[in-house]
Amino acid sequence: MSAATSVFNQPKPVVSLDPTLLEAINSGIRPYPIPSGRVYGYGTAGFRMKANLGLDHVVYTVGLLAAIRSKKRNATIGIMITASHNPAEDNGVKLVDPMGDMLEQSWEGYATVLANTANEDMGKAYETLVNEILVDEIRQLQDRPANIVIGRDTRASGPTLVKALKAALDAVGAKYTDYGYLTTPQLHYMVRCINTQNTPYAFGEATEEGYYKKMATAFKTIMHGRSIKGHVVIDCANGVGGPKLQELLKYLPTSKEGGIDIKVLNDDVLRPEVLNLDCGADFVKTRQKAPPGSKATPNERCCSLDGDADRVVYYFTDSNGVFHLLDGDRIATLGAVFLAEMAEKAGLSDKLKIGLVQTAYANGASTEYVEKVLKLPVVVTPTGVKHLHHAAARFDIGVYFEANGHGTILFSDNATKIIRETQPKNPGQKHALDSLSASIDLINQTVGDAISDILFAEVVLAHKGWTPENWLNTYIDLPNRLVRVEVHDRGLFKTEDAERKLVSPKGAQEEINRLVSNYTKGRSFARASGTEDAVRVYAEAYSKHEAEALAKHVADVVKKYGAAPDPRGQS
Ligand SMILES: CC(=O)N[C@H]1[C@@H](OP(=O)(O)O)O[C@H](CO)[C@@H](O)[C@@H]1O
Ligand SMILES: [Mg+2]
Repeated sequence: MSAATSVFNQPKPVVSLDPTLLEAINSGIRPYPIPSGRVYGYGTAGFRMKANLGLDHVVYTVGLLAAIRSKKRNATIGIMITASHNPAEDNGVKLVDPMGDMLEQSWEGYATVLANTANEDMGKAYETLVNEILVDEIRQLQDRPANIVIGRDTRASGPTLVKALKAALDAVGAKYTDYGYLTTPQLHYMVRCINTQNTPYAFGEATEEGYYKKMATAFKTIMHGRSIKGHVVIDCANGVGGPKLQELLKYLPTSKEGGIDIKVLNDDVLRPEVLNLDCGADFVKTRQKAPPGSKATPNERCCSLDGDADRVVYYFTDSNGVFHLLDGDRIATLGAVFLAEMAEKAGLSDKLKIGLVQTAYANGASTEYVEKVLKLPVVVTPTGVKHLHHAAARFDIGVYFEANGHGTILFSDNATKIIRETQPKNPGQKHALDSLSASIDLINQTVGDAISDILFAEVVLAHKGWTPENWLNTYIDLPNRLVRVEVHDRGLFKTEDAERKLVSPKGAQEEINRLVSNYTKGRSFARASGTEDAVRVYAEAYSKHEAEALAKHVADVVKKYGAAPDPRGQS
Protein backbone atom coordinates (compact mmCIF):
# COMPACT_ATOMS: atom_id res chain seq x y z
CA MET A 1 0.00 0.00 0.00
CA SER A 2 1.44 3.39 -0.93
CA ALA A 3 1.85 6.05 1.72
CA ALA A 4 -0.76 8.22 0.03
CA THR A 5 -3.41 5.48 0.10
CA SER A 6 -2.76 4.75 3.74
CA VAL A 7 -3.32 8.41 4.58
CA PHE A 8 -6.62 8.38 2.70
CA ASN A 9 -7.71 5.26 4.52
CA GLN A 10 -7.12 6.72 7.94
CA PRO A 11 -10.20 8.31 9.45
CA LYS A 12 -9.60 11.94 10.39
CA PRO A 13 -8.84 12.03 14.12
CA VAL A 14 -11.15 14.02 16.35
CA VAL A 15 -9.38 16.04 19.01
CA SER A 16 -11.11 16.92 22.27
CA LEU A 17 -9.71 20.04 23.83
CA ASP A 18 -9.05 20.31 27.54
CA PRO A 19 -12.39 21.10 29.27
CA THR A 20 -10.68 23.83 31.32
CA LEU A 21 -9.77 25.57 28.05
CA LEU A 22 -13.36 25.39 26.84
CA GLU A 23 -14.56 26.70 30.19
CA ALA A 24 -12.01 29.54 30.04
CA ILE A 25 -13.35 30.52 26.59
CA ASN A 26 -16.95 30.45 27.81
CA SER A 27 -16.28 32.39 30.98
CA GLY A 28 -14.10 34.95 29.19
CA ILE A 29 -16.93 35.90 26.86
CA ARG A 30 -19.61 36.03 29.56
CA PRO A 31 -19.57 39.85 29.84
CA TYR A 32 -20.06 40.15 26.06
CA PRO A 33 -23.35 38.55 24.94
CA ILE A 34 -24.90 39.08 21.49
CA PRO A 35 -27.72 41.63 21.80
CA SER A 36 -30.93 39.89 20.73
CA GLY A 37 -31.67 39.89 17.03
CA ARG A 38 -28.14 40.85 15.92
CA VAL A 39 -26.54 39.06 12.97
CA TYR A 40 -22.93 39.83 12.03
CA GLY A 41 -21.01 39.42 8.77
CA TYR A 42 -17.30 39.77 7.94
CA GLY A 43 -17.62 42.23 5.06
CA THR A 44 -15.37 44.07 2.62
CA ALA A 45 -13.41 45.58 5.49
CA GLY A 46 -13.97 43.16 8.36
CA PHE A 47 -16.76 43.65 10.91
CA ARG A 48 -18.01 47.20 11.20
CA MET A 49 -21.00 48.64 13.09
CA LYS A 50 -22.13 50.95 15.89
CA ALA A 51 -19.73 50.01 18.68
CA ASN A 52 -22.53 49.47 21.22
CA LEU A 53 -24.36 46.81 19.22
CA GLY A 54 -22.36 43.87 20.51
CA LEU A 55 -19.07 44.64 18.82
CA ASP A 56 -17.25 43.51 22.01
CA HIS A 57 -18.75 40.04 21.45
CA VAL A 58 -17.56 40.07 17.84
CA VAL A 59 -14.08 41.27 18.79
CA TYR A 60 -13.74 38.46 21.34
CA THR A 61 -14.53 35.90 18.63
CA VAL A 62 -12.06 37.54 16.27
CA GLY A 63 -9.43 37.00 18.97
CA LEU A 64 -10.24 33.28 18.99
CA LEU A 65 -10.03 33.06 15.22
CA ALA A 66 -6.77 35.01 15.13
CA ALA A 67 -5.24 32.45 17.50
CA ILE A 68 -6.32 29.61 15.19
CA ARG A 69 -5.05 31.50 12.13
CA SER A 70 -1.70 32.11 13.82
CA LYS A 71 -1.32 28.41 14.67
CA LYS A 72 -2.35 27.39 11.17
CA ARG A 73 0.14 29.73 9.45
CA ASN A 74 2.76 29.37 12.16
CA ALA A 75 3.13 33.13 12.03
CA THR A 76 2.11 36.36 13.73
CA ILE A 77 -1.36 37.66 12.85
CA GLY A 78 -2.55 41.28 13.21
CA ILE A 79 -5.80 42.60 14.60
CA MET A 80 -6.79 46.21 13.85
CA ILE A 81 -9.63 47.90 15.68
CA THR A 82 -11.00 50.72 13.55
CA ALA A 83 -14.03 51.87 11.61
CA SER A 84 -11.94 53.94 9.20
CA HIS A 85 -13.96 56.81 7.65
CA ASN A 86 -17.21 55.92 9.44
CA PRO A 87 -18.68 58.08 12.23
CA ALA A 88 -17.03 58.30 15.64
CA GLU A 89 -19.61 56.08 17.36
CA ASP A 90 -18.90 53.20 14.97
CA ASN A 91 -16.03 50.80 15.31
CA GLY A 92 -14.82 47.62 13.68
CA VAL A 93 -12.24 44.89 13.61
CA LYS A 94 -10.23 43.22 10.89
CA LEU A 95 -7.54 40.57 10.69
CA VAL A 96 -4.18 40.98 9.00
CA ASP A 97 -2.45 37.96 7.44
CA PRO A 98 1.27 37.12 7.85
CA MET A 99 2.59 39.12 4.88
CA GLY A 100 0.61 42.17 5.96
CA ASP A 101 -2.22 41.49 3.55
CA MET A 102 -5.90 41.17 4.32
CA LEU A 103 -7.29 37.95 5.81
CA GLU A 104 -7.57 35.20 3.19
CA GLN A 105 -11.09 35.41 1.84
CA SER A 106 -11.97 31.76 2.48
CA TRP A 107 -11.62 32.44 6.23
CA GLU A 108 -14.25 35.18 6.29
CA GLY A 109 -16.88 32.44 6.63
CA TYR A 110 -15.21 31.09 9.81
CA ALA A 111 -15.13 34.62 11.23
CA THR A 112 -18.83 35.06 10.51
CA VAL A 113 -19.77 31.71 12.08
CA LEU A 114 -17.85 32.43 15.31
CA ALA A 115 -19.21 35.98 15.58
CA ASN A 116 -22.78 34.67 15.41
CA THR A 117 -22.23 31.95 18.03
CA ALA A 118 -24.02 32.40 21.36
CA ASN A 119 -21.81 32.74 24.43
CA GLU A 120 -22.63 29.36 25.97
CA ASP A 121 -21.62 27.56 22.74
CA MET A 122 -18.36 29.42 22.21
CA GLY A 123 -15.97 26.83 23.67
CA LYS A 124 -17.56 24.08 21.57
CA ALA A 125 -17.50 26.29 18.46
CA TYR A 126 -13.78 26.88 19.03
CA GLU A 127 -13.20 23.15 19.39
CA THR A 128 -15.14 22.46 16.18
CA LEU A 129 -13.06 25.02 14.27
CA VAL A 130 -9.82 23.64 15.69
CA ASN A 131 -10.85 20.21 14.43
CA GLU A 132 -11.82 21.56 11.04
CA ILE A 133 -8.76 23.74 10.52
CA LEU A 134 -5.89 22.48 12.64
CA VAL A 135 -6.42 18.75 12.67
CA ASP A 136 -6.05 16.44 9.71
CA GLU A 137 -4.82 12.92 8.94
CA ILE A 138 -1.20 13.98 9.02
CA ARG A 139 -0.80 16.88 11.42
CA GLN A 140 -2.29 18.33 14.55
CA LEU A 141 -1.42 21.99 14.95
CA GLN A 142 -3.58 22.97 17.91
CA ASP A 143 -0.66 23.05 20.36
CA ARG A 144 1.45 25.45 18.31
CA PRO A 145 1.97 28.85 19.94
CA ALA A 146 -0.21 31.73 18.74
CA ASN A 147 1.19 35.25 18.32
CA ILE A 148 -0.95 38.31 17.76
CA VAL A 149 -0.24 42.02 17.38
CA ILE A 150 -2.91 44.60 18.07
CA GLY A 151 -3.43 48.17 16.90
CA ARG A 152 -6.33 50.60 17.19
CA ASP A 153 -7.45 54.00 16.03
CA THR A 154 -8.48 56.85 18.35
CA ARG A 155 -12.16 55.98 18.78
CA ALA A 156 -13.52 56.20 22.33
CA SER A 157 -14.77 52.61 22.20
CA GLY A 158 -11.28 51.29 21.38
CA PRO A 159 -10.04 50.48 24.92
CA THR A 160 -13.16 48.46 25.85
CA LEU A 161 -12.87 46.47 22.64
CA VAL A 162 -9.18 45.78 23.21
CA LYS A 163 -10.11 44.51 26.68
CA ALA A 164 -12.59 42.02 25.14
CA LEU A 165 -9.96 40.99 22.62
CA LYS A 166 -7.32 40.36 25.28
CA ALA A 167 -9.83 38.32 27.29
CA ALA A 168 -10.13 35.97 24.28
CA LEU A 169 -6.37 35.78 23.74
CA ASP A 170 -5.78 35.10 27.44
CA ALA A 171 -8.46 32.39 27.44
CA VAL A 172 -6.67 30.44 24.69
CA GLY A 173 -3.15 31.27 25.90
CA ALA A 174 -2.15 33.32 22.84
CA LYS A 175 0.80 35.70 23.19
CA TYR A 176 0.18 39.26 22.10
CA THR A 177 1.76 42.68 21.72
CA ASP A 178 -0.53 45.67 22.00
CA TYR A 179 0.92 48.58 20.03
CA GLY A 180 -1.83 50.94 21.20
CA TYR A 181 -2.62 53.65 18.66
CA LEU A 182 -1.50 52.80 15.13
CA THR A 183 -2.70 53.68 11.67
CA THR A 184 -4.08 50.65 9.83
CA PRO A 185 -1.12 50.58 7.42
CA GLN A 186 1.32 50.79 10.34
CA LEU A 187 -0.20 47.62 11.81
CA HIS A 188 0.08 45.88 8.43
CA TYR A 189 3.72 46.99 8.32
CA MET A 190 4.42 45.56 11.81
CA VAL A 191 2.92 42.19 10.91
CA ARG A 192 5.05 41.88 7.79
CA CYS A 193 8.22 43.01 9.59
CA ILE A 194 7.75 40.43 12.34
CA ASN A 195 7.09 37.59 9.93
CA THR A 196 9.98 38.38 7.60
CA GLN A 197 12.71 39.15 10.12
CA ASN A 198 15.94 37.24 9.51
CA THR A 199 14.85 36.32 5.98
CA PRO A 200 16.11 37.67 2.64
CA TYR A 201 12.78 39.56 2.40
CA ALA A 202 13.10 41.35 5.76
CA PHE A 203 10.64 44.23 5.54
CA GLY A 204 11.97 46.42 8.33
CA GLU A 205 12.11 46.87 12.07
CA ALA A 206 8.80 46.09 13.77
CA THR A 207 8.58 49.32 15.76
CA GLU A 208 7.00 52.68 15.08
CA GLU A 209 10.46 54.18 14.96
CA GLY A 210 11.45 51.54 12.41
CA TYR A 211 8.47 52.53 10.26
CA TYR A 212 9.34 56.26 10.38
CA LYS A 213 13.04 55.66 9.75
CA LYS A 214 12.42 53.38 6.79
CA MET A 215 10.11 55.91 5.20
CA ALA A 216 12.31 58.92 5.96
CA THR A 217 15.46 57.23 4.64
CA ALA A 218 13.74 56.25 1.39
CA PHE A 219 12.29 59.75 1.09
CA LYS A 220 15.72 61.38 1.49
CA THR A 221 17.25 59.07 -1.11
CA ILE A 222 14.53 59.67 -3.65
CA MET A 223 14.55 63.46 -3.06
CA HIS A 224 18.20 63.68 -3.97
CA GLY A 225 18.54 66.65 -6.33
CA ARG A 226 14.80 67.34 -6.43
CA SER A 227 12.93 70.07 -4.61
CA ILE A 228 9.32 70.31 -3.54
CA LYS A 229 7.62 73.61 -4.33
CA GLY A 230 5.68 75.24 -1.51
CA HIS A 231 4.00 73.24 1.19
CA VAL A 232 1.24 70.68 1.42
CA VAL A 233 -1.68 70.92 3.84
CA ILE A 234 -2.76 67.56 5.28
CA ASP A 235 -6.21 67.19 6.84
CA CYS A 236 -5.94 64.22 9.21
CA ALA A 237 -9.71 63.76 9.77
CA ASN A 238 -9.03 64.21 13.52
CA GLY A 239 -7.93 60.59 13.50
CA VAL A 240 -4.89 58.52 14.36
CA GLY A 241 -3.09 59.79 11.24
CA GLY A 242 -2.63 63.19 12.98
CA PRO A 243 -0.29 62.20 15.82
CA LYS A 244 1.48 59.64 13.62
CA LEU A 245 2.17 62.22 10.95
CA GLN A 246 3.47 64.64 13.61
CA GLU A 247 5.81 61.88 14.73
CA LEU A 248 7.04 61.19 11.20
CA LEU A 249 7.81 64.90 10.74
CA LYS A 250 10.57 64.55 13.34
CA TYR A 251 12.40 62.24 10.93
CA LEU A 252 11.78 64.14 7.68
CA PRO A 253 13.94 67.01 6.41
CA THR A 254 12.13 70.33 5.89
CA SER A 255 12.15 71.97 2.47
CA LYS A 256 15.11 74.16 3.58
CA GLU A 257 16.99 70.93 4.18
CA GLY A 258 15.95 69.52 0.79
CA GLY A 259 12.78 67.92 2.11
CA ILE A 260 9.14 68.80 2.57
CA ASP A 261 6.99 71.35 4.41
CA ILE A 262 3.82 69.82 5.78
CA LYS A 263 1.05 71.80 7.49
CA VAL A 264 -1.12 69.57 9.63
CA LEU A 265 -4.84 70.31 9.86
CA ASN A 266 -7.58 68.52 11.85
CA ASP A 267 -5.37 66.53 14.22
CA ASP A 268 -7.55 66.87 17.31
CA VAL A 269 -7.64 63.41 18.85
CA LEU A 270 -8.53 64.63 22.34
CA ARG A 271 -12.18 65.05 21.30
CA PRO A 272 -13.00 61.66 19.75
CA GLU A 273 -16.43 62.93 18.68
CA VAL A 274 -14.91 65.15 15.97
CA LEU A 275 -13.33 62.19 14.14
CA ASN A 276 -14.27 62.30 10.43
CA LEU A 277 -16.71 65.11 11.24
CA ASP A 278 -16.88 67.57 8.32
CA CYS A 279 -13.37 66.60 7.33
CA GLY A 280 -11.31 63.72 6.00
CA ALA A 281 -10.99 61.87 2.71
CA ASP A 282 -14.53 60.52 2.60
CA PHE A 283 -16.07 63.95 3.24
CA VAL A 284 -13.99 65.53 0.48
CA LYS A 285 -14.58 62.74 -2.04
CA THR A 286 -18.32 62.40 -1.53
CA ARG A 287 -19.12 66.08 -1.02
CA GLN A 288 -16.65 67.23 -3.68
CA LYS A 289 -15.52 70.14 -1.55
CA ALA A 290 -12.80 71.11 0.89
CA PRO A 291 -13.52 70.63 4.62
CA PRO A 292 -15.22 73.75 6.00
CA GLY A 293 -12.26 74.27 8.35
CA SER A 294 -9.82 74.54 5.43
CA LYS A 295 -8.35 77.98 4.89
CA ALA A 296 -6.61 77.00 1.67
CA THR A 297 -5.54 79.79 -0.65
CA PRO A 298 -5.85 79.43 -4.45
CA ASN A 299 -3.73 76.62 -5.89
CA GLU A 300 -2.51 75.50 -2.45
CA ARG A 301 -1.89 71.73 -2.45
CA CYS A 302 -4.20 70.01 0.03
CA CYS A 303 -4.97 66.46 0.90
CA SER A 304 -7.21 64.59 3.31
CA LEU A 305 -6.71 61.28 5.10
CA ASP A 306 -9.45 59.08 6.50
CA GLY A 307 -9.84 58.04 10.15
CA ASP A 308 -7.28 55.22 10.05
CA ALA A 309 -4.97 56.83 7.46
CA ASP A 310 -5.17 54.22 4.75
CA ARG A 311 -6.88 56.52 2.24
CA VAL A 312 -5.94 59.87 0.77
CA VAL A 313 -7.28 62.30 -1.81
CA TYR A 314 -5.65 65.52 -3.04
CA TYR A 315 -7.49 68.72 -4.01
CA PHE A 316 -7.08 72.42 -4.62
CA THR A 317 -9.16 75.48 -5.39
CA ASP A 318 -8.14 77.36 -8.53
CA SER A 319 -7.81 81.14 -8.91
CA ASN A 320 -11.49 81.35 -9.89
CA GLY A 321 -12.51 79.65 -6.68
CA VAL A 322 -13.39 76.35 -8.41
CA PHE A 323 -12.70 73.22 -6.37
CA HIS A 324 -10.79 70.36 -8.07
CA LEU A 325 -10.43 66.85 -6.70
CA LEU A 326 -7.38 64.70 -7.45
CA ASP A 327 -8.60 61.31 -6.33
CA GLY A 328 -7.25 57.76 -6.28
CA ASP A 329 -7.37 57.53 -10.09
CA ARG A 330 -5.10 60.57 -10.27
CA ILE A 331 -2.65 59.29 -7.66
CA ALA A 332 -2.45 56.01 -9.58
CA THR A 333 -1.72 57.71 -12.91
CA LEU A 334 0.83 60.01 -11.26
CA GLY A 335 2.66 57.02 -9.81
CA ALA A 336 2.51 55.14 -13.10
CA VAL A 337 3.91 58.10 -15.06
CA PHE A 338 6.90 58.30 -12.73
CA LEU A 339 7.65 54.60 -12.50
CA ALA A 340 7.35 54.07 -16.25
CA GLU A 341 9.72 56.98 -16.85
CA MET A 342 12.23 55.74 -14.29
CA ALA A 343 12.05 52.20 -15.68
CA GLU A 344 12.80 53.57 -19.12
CA LYS A 345 15.72 55.70 -17.90
CA ALA A 346 17.05 52.69 -16.02
CA GLY A 347 16.94 50.71 -19.25
CA LEU A 348 14.47 48.25 -17.74
CA SER A 349 11.31 48.95 -19.78
CA ASP A 350 11.45 45.54 -21.42
CA LYS A 351 12.12 43.68 -18.20
CA LEU A 352 9.53 45.28 -15.93
CA LYS A 353 5.88 44.86 -16.84
CA ILE A 354 4.07 47.82 -15.31
CA GLY A 355 0.27 47.73 -15.08
CA LEU A 356 -2.64 49.50 -13.43
CA VAL A 357 -5.53 47.97 -11.56
CA GLN A 358 -8.79 49.87 -11.16
CA THR A 359 -12.42 49.15 -10.31
CA ALA A 360 -15.44 50.05 -12.41
CA TYR A 361 -15.67 53.29 -10.39
CA ALA A 362 -12.48 54.64 -12.00
CA ASN A 363 -13.23 57.55 -14.26
CA GLY A 364 -13.31 56.43 -17.90
CA ALA A 365 -10.98 59.28 -18.83
CA SER A 366 -8.29 57.92 -16.49
CA THR A 367 -8.53 54.46 -18.06
CA GLU A 368 -8.24 55.96 -21.53
CA TYR A 369 -5.24 58.07 -20.47
CA VAL A 370 -3.39 55.05 -19.07
CA GLU A 371 -4.10 52.85 -22.07
CA LYS A 372 -3.71 55.37 -24.87
CA VAL A 373 -1.21 57.93 -23.57
CA LEU A 374 0.89 55.98 -21.09
CA LYS A 375 0.38 52.81 -23.13
CA LEU A 376 0.14 50.65 -20.02
CA PRO A 377 -2.32 47.79 -19.49
CA VAL A 378 -5.34 48.29 -17.20
CA VAL A 379 -7.05 45.45 -15.33
CA VAL A 380 -10.50 46.00 -13.77
CA THR A 381 -11.51 44.02 -10.67
CA PRO A 382 -14.53 43.96 -8.36
CA THR A 383 -14.68 46.61 -5.61
CA GLY A 384 -12.60 45.98 -2.48
CA VAL A 385 -8.90 46.37 -1.97
CA LYS A 386 -8.27 42.64 -1.64
CA HIS A 387 -9.34 42.13 -5.26
CA LEU A 388 -7.17 44.93 -6.56
CA HIS A 389 -4.19 43.84 -4.49
CA HIS A 390 -4.18 40.32 -5.91
CA ALA A 391 -4.49 41.55 -9.48
CA ALA A 392 -1.66 44.06 -8.97
CA ALA A 393 0.61 41.31 -7.66
CA ARG A 394 0.55 39.73 -11.13
CA PHE A 395 2.58 42.61 -12.62
CA ASP A 396 6.26 43.31 -11.96
CA ILE A 397 5.14 46.76 -10.86
CA GLY A 398 1.40 46.81 -10.15
CA VAL A 399 -0.23 50.15 -9.34
CA TYR A 400 -3.67 49.88 -7.78
CA PHE A 401 -6.02 52.49 -6.40
CA GLU A 402 -9.73 52.73 -5.78
CA ALA A 403 -11.14 56.07 -6.91
CA ASN A 404 -11.80 56.91 -3.24
CA GLY A 405 -8.06 57.05 -2.57
CA HIS A 406 -7.20 53.64 -1.18
CA GLY A 407 -4.27 52.04 -2.93
CA THR A 408 -0.60 51.29 -3.21
CA ILE A 409 2.02 49.98 -5.59
CA LEU A 410 3.42 46.45 -5.52
CA PHE A 411 6.89 45.46 -6.71
CA SER A 412 7.32 41.74 -7.39
CA ASP A 413 10.34 39.92 -5.95
CA ASN A 414 11.61 39.69 -9.50
CA ALA A 415 11.29 43.45 -10.04
CA THR A 416 13.01 44.18 -6.72
CA LYS A 417 15.87 41.88 -7.64
CA ILE A 418 16.32 43.36 -11.12
CA ILE A 419 16.17 46.95 -9.81
CA ARG A 420 18.64 46.27 -7.00
CA GLU A 421 21.07 44.15 -9.03
CA THR A 422 21.33 46.12 -12.28
CA GLN A 423 24.71 47.85 -12.54
CA PRO A 424 24.31 51.42 -13.84
CA LYS A 425 26.41 52.46 -16.83
CA ASN A 426 25.99 56.22 -16.45
CA PRO A 427 24.84 58.78 -13.84
CA GLY A 428 21.37 59.09 -15.44
CA GLN A 429 20.78 55.38 -15.20
CA LYS A 430 22.10 55.33 -11.64
CA HIS A 431 19.70 58.08 -10.61
CA ALA A 432 16.77 56.19 -12.12
CA LEU A 433 17.78 52.91 -10.46
CA ASP A 434 18.23 54.65 -7.09
CA SER A 435 14.81 56.28 -7.45
CA LEU A 436 13.15 52.96 -8.23
CA SER A 437 14.96 51.28 -5.37
CA ALA A 438 13.93 54.01 -2.91
CA SER A 439 10.32 53.81 -4.19
CA ILE A 440 10.25 50.17 -3.12
CA ASP A 441 10.94 51.28 0.46
CA LEU A 442 8.93 54.51 0.45
CA ILE A 443 5.73 52.84 -0.69
CA ASN A 444 4.04 50.69 1.93
CA GLN A 445 3.48 47.60 -0.16
CA THR A 446 1.37 45.77 2.40
CA VAL A 447 -1.70 47.97 1.97
CA GLY A 448 -2.75 51.51 1.01
CA ASP A 449 -0.97 53.96 3.31
CA ALA A 450 -2.07 57.59 3.11
CA ILE A 451 1.12 59.00 4.62
CA SER A 452 3.42 56.99 2.37
CA ASP A 453 1.21 57.73 -0.68
CA ILE A 454 1.46 61.47 0.03
CA LEU A 455 5.25 61.42 0.29
CA PHE A 456 5.44 59.49 -2.97
CA ALA A 457 3.01 61.83 -4.76
CA GLU A 458 4.99 64.85 -3.50
CA VAL A 459 8.23 63.39 -4.80
CA VAL A 460 6.69 62.76 -8.22
CA LEU A 461 5.22 66.27 -8.41
CA ALA A 462 8.65 67.66 -7.52
CA HIS A 463 10.31 65.47 -10.10
CA LYS A 464 7.90 66.59 -12.84
CA GLY A 465 7.91 70.20 -11.61
CA TRP A 466 4.09 69.99 -11.61
CA THR A 467 1.62 72.18 -9.75
CA PRO A 468 -1.73 70.58 -8.84
CA GLU A 469 -3.12 72.34 -11.93
CA ASN A 470 -0.55 70.65 -14.20
CA TRP A 471 -1.43 67.34 -12.61
CA LEU A 472 -5.14 67.97 -13.19
CA ASN A 473 -4.55 68.82 -16.84
CA THR A 474 -2.98 65.47 -17.72
CA TYR A 475 -6.53 64.38 -18.66
CA ILE A 476 -10.01 65.72 -18.13
CA ASP A 477 -12.34 63.68 -15.96
CA LEU A 478 -15.68 62.72 -17.45
CA PRO A 479 -18.48 64.24 -15.37
CA ASN A 480 -19.94 61.53 -13.15
CA ARG A 481 -22.50 60.81 -10.49
CA LEU A 482 -22.70 58.15 -7.78
CA VAL A 483 -26.16 57.42 -6.33
CA ARG A 484 -27.20 55.19 -3.46
CA VAL A 485 -30.52 53.40 -3.94
CA GLU A 486 -32.29 51.58 -1.10
CA VAL A 487 -34.04 48.46 -2.28
CA HIS A 488 -36.11 45.69 -0.74
CA ASP A 489 -33.31 43.09 -1.05
CA ARG A 490 -29.93 44.11 -2.43
CA GLY A 491 -29.02 40.40 -2.64
CA LEU A 492 -31.15 40.24 -5.80
CA PHE A 493 -28.62 42.38 -7.62
CA LYS A 494 -25.93 40.03 -8.93
CA THR A 495 -23.18 41.06 -11.31
CA GLU A 496 -20.48 39.76 -13.63
CA ASP A 497 -17.64 41.34 -15.63
CA ALA A 498 -16.03 43.03 -12.61
CA GLU A 499 -19.44 44.24 -11.43
CA ARG A 500 -20.14 46.12 -14.65
CA LYS A 501 -23.11 44.00 -15.75
CA LEU A 502 -26.15 42.81 -13.86
CA VAL A 503 -27.04 39.19 -14.42
CA SER A 504 -29.97 39.46 -12.02
CA PRO A 505 -32.71 40.70 -11.77
CA LYS A 506 -33.47 39.50 -15.29
CA GLY A 507 -34.09 42.30 -17.77
CA ALA A 508 -32.49 45.10 -15.70
CA GLN A 509 -29.17 45.14 -17.59
CA GLU A 510 -30.94 45.35 -20.96
CA GLU A 511 -32.79 48.43 -19.74
CA ILE A 512 -29.53 50.00 -18.50
CA ASN A 513 -27.86 49.27 -21.86
CA ARG A 514 -30.69 51.01 -23.72
CA LEU A 515 -30.37 54.08 -21.48
CA VAL A 516 -26.57 54.25 -21.79
CA SER A 517 -26.75 54.15 -25.59
CA ASN A 518 -28.59 57.49 -25.56
CA TYR A 519 -25.62 59.38 -24.06
CA THR A 520 -22.35 60.60 -25.54
CA LYS A 521 -19.50 58.80 -23.77
CA GLY A 522 -22.16 57.28 -21.51
CA ARG A 523 -21.24 54.49 -19.07
CA SER A 524 -23.26 53.27 -16.13
CA PHE A 525 -23.55 50.25 -13.87
CA ALA A 526 -25.41 49.16 -10.74
CA ARG A 527 -24.12 46.82 -8.03
CA ALA A 528 -25.02 45.88 -4.47
CA SER A 529 -22.78 47.58 -1.91
CA GLY A 530 -20.65 45.22 0.17
CA THR A 531 -20.67 47.55 3.18
CA GLU A 532 -24.12 49.18 3.19
CA ASP A 533 -27.65 47.93 2.71
CA ALA A 534 -28.08 49.59 -0.69
CA VAL A 535 -27.39 49.35 -4.40
CA ARG A 536 -24.92 51.85 -5.84
CA VAL A 537 -25.43 53.36 -9.28
CA TYR A 538 -22.51 54.99 -11.08
CA ALA A 539 -22.90 56.98 -14.28
CA GLU A 540 -20.59 59.10 -16.37
CA ALA A 541 -21.14 60.96 -19.62
CA TYR A 542 -19.85 63.83 -21.73
CA SER A 543 -21.54 66.59 -19.72
CA LYS A 544 -22.50 67.00 -16.08
CA HIS A 545 -26.15 67.32 -17.06
CA GLU A 546 -26.03 64.06 -19.04
CA ALA A 547 -24.17 62.16 -16.28
CA GLU A 548 -26.80 63.22 -13.75
CA ALA A 549 -29.70 62.35 -16.03
CA LEU A 550 -28.21 58.93 -16.80
CA ALA A 551 -27.63 58.21 -13.10
CA LYS A 552 -31.20 59.16 -12.29
CA HIS A 553 -32.68 56.95 -15.02
CA VAL A 554 -30.53 53.96 -14.06
CA ALA A 555 -31.46 54.51 -10.39
CA ASP A 556 -35.11 54.39 -11.46
CA VAL A 557 -34.49 51.05 -13.14
CA VAL A 558 -32.89 49.75 -9.93
CA LYS A 559 -35.82 51.03 -7.85
CA LYS A 560 -38.28 49.31 -10.17
CA TYR A 561 -36.52 45.93 -10.06
CA GLY A 562 -35.70 46.25 -6.37
CA ALA A 563 -39.19 47.18 -5.16
CA ALA A 564 -40.74 44.96 -2.51
CA PRO A 565 -43.08 42.32 -3.95
CA ASP A 566 -46.70 43.43 -3.85
CA PRO A 567 -48.20 41.85 -0.66
CA ARG A 568 -51.43 41.09 -2.60
CA GLY A 569 -49.40 38.95 -4.98
CA GLN A 570 -49.86 41.33 -7.93
CA SER A 571 -46.48 42.35 -9.22
C1 LIG B 1 -17.94 53.03 -4.36
C2 LIG B 1 -17.08 52.92 -3.16
O1 LIG B 1 -16.39 53.88 -2.81
N1 LIG B 1 -17.11 51.76 -2.49
C3 LIG B 1 -16.32 51.52 -1.26
C4 LIG B 1 -17.15 50.77 -0.25
O2 LIG B 1 -17.53 49.52 -0.81
P1 LIG B 1 -19.01 49.14 -1.23
O3 LIG B 1 -18.95 47.66 -1.46
O4 LIG B 1 -19.28 49.93 -2.46
O5 LIG B 1 -19.92 49.56 -0.12
O6 LIG B 1 -16.37 50.52 0.91
C5 LIG B 1 -15.22 49.69 0.67
C6 LIG B 1 -14.54 49.42 2.00
O7 LIG B 1 -14.09 50.58 2.60
C7 LIG B 1 -14.29 50.37 -0.33
O8 LIG B 1 -13.24 49.51 -0.61
C8 LIG B 1 -15.08 50.70 -1.61
O9 LIG B 1 -14.30 51.45 -2.50
MG1 LIG C 1 -9.64 53.59 6.05
